[in-house]
Amino acid sequence: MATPHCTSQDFAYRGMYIPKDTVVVLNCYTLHHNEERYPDASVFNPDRYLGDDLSCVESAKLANVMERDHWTFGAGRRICPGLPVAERELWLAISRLLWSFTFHALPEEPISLEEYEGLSGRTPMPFKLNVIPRVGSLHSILQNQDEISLTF
Ligand code: HEM
Repeated sequence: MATPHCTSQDFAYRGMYIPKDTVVVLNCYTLHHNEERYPDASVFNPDRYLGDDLSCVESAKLANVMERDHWTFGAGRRICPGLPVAERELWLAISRLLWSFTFHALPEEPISLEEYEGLSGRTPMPFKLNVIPRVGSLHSILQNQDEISLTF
């Protein structure tokens, strides 16, 4: 779920009357489990974004909101203003982790995406991973890493 908001006046939306002081929440869970947009929505499948060349920031500006990549950062005029920073930070962190390590589930403790914790922002339940450096000299490579140059 996105962050709850409160209506400041009475209004009607698609024939539904919504009085002042009603709590309204963008239901990201339902949007992200719409099988028409995300077939096998519960399956972790990054390949579903192959061919989508827009950044998350660009996608959030699409006139047709149903063409957006996802709604993790909310929608409308209260959309997360930290989106451009968060998108870059996530890219840096995840790409560096994947460059540095391989990640393996433990056979005796399979990862479950069925259960989550948290209220508005939800995360999978804690799980264990076997994380293996891709090269033996990884520690010294990371220690000597210069500034990273970014092109967006
Ligand atoms: C993965 C990282 C992040 C996620 C998933 C995220 C998600 C969200 C969501 C869902 C909202 C509510 C949007 C809505 O109500 O429609 C929000 C609001 C907000 N976020 Fe983020 N956010 C992230 C990172 C950041 C960062 C890095 C900053 C600041 C540098 C930031 C600052 C804010 C602020 C100030 C709001 C309130 C905006 C308002 O109510 O007008 N967020 N964020």
